[in-house]
Amino acid sequence: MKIRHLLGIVILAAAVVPSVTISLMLLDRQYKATQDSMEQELTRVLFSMSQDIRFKFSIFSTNFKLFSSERYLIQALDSFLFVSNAHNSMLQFVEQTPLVSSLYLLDSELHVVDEVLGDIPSYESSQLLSDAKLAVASGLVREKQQYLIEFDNNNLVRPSRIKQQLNTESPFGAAVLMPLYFHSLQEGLTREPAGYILAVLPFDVVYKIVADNLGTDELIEILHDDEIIVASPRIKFVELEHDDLMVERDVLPLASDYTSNQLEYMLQLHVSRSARMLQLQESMNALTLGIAIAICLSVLVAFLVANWLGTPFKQLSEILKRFGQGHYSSKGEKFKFSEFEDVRQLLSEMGKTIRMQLDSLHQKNEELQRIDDLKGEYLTKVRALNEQLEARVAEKTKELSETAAREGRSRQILQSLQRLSIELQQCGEHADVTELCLNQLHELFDDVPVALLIATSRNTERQFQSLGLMAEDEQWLLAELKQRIANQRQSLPETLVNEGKRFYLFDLISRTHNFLGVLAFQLDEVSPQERDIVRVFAKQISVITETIELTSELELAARTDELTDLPNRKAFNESFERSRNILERYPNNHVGIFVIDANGLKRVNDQFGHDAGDQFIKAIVEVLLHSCRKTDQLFRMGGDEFALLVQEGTIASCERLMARLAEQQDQQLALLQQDGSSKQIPISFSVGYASSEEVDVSHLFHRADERMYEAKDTYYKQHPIEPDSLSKTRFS
Ligand SMILES: Nc1nc2c(ncn2[C@@H]2O[C@H](COP(=O)(O)OP(=O)(O)OP(=O)(O)O)[C@@H](O)[C@H]2O)c(=O)[nH]1
Repeated sequence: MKIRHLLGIVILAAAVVPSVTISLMLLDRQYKATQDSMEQELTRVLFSMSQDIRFKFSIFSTNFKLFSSERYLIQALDSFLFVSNAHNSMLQFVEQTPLVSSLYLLDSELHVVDEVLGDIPSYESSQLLSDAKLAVASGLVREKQQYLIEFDNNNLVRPSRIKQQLNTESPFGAAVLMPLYFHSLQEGLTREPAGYILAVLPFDVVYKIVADNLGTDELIEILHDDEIIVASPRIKFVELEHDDLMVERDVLPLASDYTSNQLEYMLQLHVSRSARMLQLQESMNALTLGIAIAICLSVLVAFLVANWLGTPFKQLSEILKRFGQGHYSSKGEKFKFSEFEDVRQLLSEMGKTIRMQLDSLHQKNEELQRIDDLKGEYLTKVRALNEQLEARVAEKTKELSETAAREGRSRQILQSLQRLSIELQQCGEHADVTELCLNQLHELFDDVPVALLIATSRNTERQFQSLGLMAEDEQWLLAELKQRIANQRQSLPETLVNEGKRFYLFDLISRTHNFLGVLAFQLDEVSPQERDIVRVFAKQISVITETIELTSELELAARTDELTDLPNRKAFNESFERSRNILERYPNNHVGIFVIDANGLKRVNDQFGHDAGDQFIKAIVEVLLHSCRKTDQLFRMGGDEFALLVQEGTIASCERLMARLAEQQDQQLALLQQDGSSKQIPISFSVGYASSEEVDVSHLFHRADERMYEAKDTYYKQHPIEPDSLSKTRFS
């Protein structure tokens, strides 16, 4: 907002607001005062009208009393000769009394004797006569007292002198009845009136008293019991046209000192408010015009003052604007206000200072620009150098990360190999080796499907396991390997392909160049490094497979008799221990032990040589194996002694085996003698057995051994040995 405009508004407000406020207050006060005075004036006017009527009625009443003493009236009642005189008097009274329209001279029966401006037939037939008779009969009409009777009869109030002027045509009127007496001497005594004088007062005439004084905007009504008796003729139209009438009421009693009763009416004055307020409106219009002129003048003055005051502001604003745009010169006309002039001079000083500073800044800026250009050149060089450095760093980083990756991979492989070799040491079975190797390789080569087949010379079952291979690929690979191993044992291809899937094969070869098995990877391609790693693993697996193989062979040899291939005493002890453990857990099971010793081995050795002795031992083994069941285990305990471990060896089953062995005794074995001839010798052996059903298991072998010796004794008793041969046999 501009300060000029603000100044204009302030000045305008300061000039207009008080004047408008004061004017409005004055108008309001004037309006209220006018309304109050109007109401007071109405009250006053109404009161004066009421007073006027009462005063005029009072004059009439006084005159009427005086007139009732007129002797012609009494005389006319007494003699018709005086009627004309009375008539003249009555006519004179009517003419002199404006309120009265007609007069009736009545006899004691209230019948008309004479009348002035009256209408006898109307009177005779009117309610007025009845009301008058009733009043007389009731004693309401008293001597020297006027009695007022209200009536409503159009004929009685017409023709009227005044009516023609008024055009009111009210049928209402008041009749004043006064008794007349013959002699005044009879005053004070009770006597009957000789007649009556009746004056008719039309309300039109009463209205006339006030109508002359009514203003053009004033209307009057006379009411009796809220019924309009007489009213201004215009009142009907006014009521229809205007709804802004002001109404003032006052009671109008019709009575005097000479009346015995009074009639009470209501005088109602109507005034048009708008007509009354017209003046006020005119003054208000004048005032409004005055205010409007004052406002216009105020606006003009405000504009001129604001312009006068605002011009320096505008000039100052322009100087400041130019100052803001960089034009620091503030030369020009001097300001009319000293404060503004001070500001202008201050700005001029500031402009000089700023110009000096700007010049200095400009110089510095040029220097800075030069430095900046140099800096730009250096920066370009530094950036190029930096880029070279970054490239070299990236190259080195890449090399380092590759080396680190390689080292990490090598470390991982080494750790894996180390772990594998440690864990492999603990493996006693090919199955363990296979599983361990597969897991290790699968982990090392990021979940590549891998399979391992171990096919040693002794392992006829062939150990095959895979990890991550699909079932159909696994089946295909196993079948393919089996077939190829069977056909060309040591020359497997490097890869096999099945439905687009490539399998890399790595042979497992022992140190003695025996084929031990195959390691297979499902891979699209194998790098030379990976190939080397796998070969190391394959070597590791080969070594451990070979070790397991050799160990198992050694273990077997330790438990096998070389001559007969039967398990030896060591194997017997282990098997018997196992049987003992089973018996401890299952007491209802039974085991039987047979101890068998060849008869006459020494003699065979002696007679036929050691090889024949071996033959003899093998023949006994054959006989024994032929007699026992597959579940029975035969052991060579040493020399010519054997043990037979019988599972489920109850006494009964042992006896049956014993019988079968007995049947096999003395089969003939042909042995070659030193002279080249052969000789049949009997294959004989002594047997003793014991069953856990009868003997405690700890004494089982001992018991069987005892029985074997018993049987041997029996045998030798039956087959005594020749002395020379005996000496050779028993005591050699
Ligand atoms: N040929 C041969 N002889 C053996 C073998 N083991 C032990 N001998 C010999 O067998 C002979 C066993 O002698 P003995 O214990 O008297 O056997 P025997 O002659 O059958 O007499 P009894 O056992 O008492 O019935 C010994 O001379 C042993 O040297 C072997 O593996 N082969």
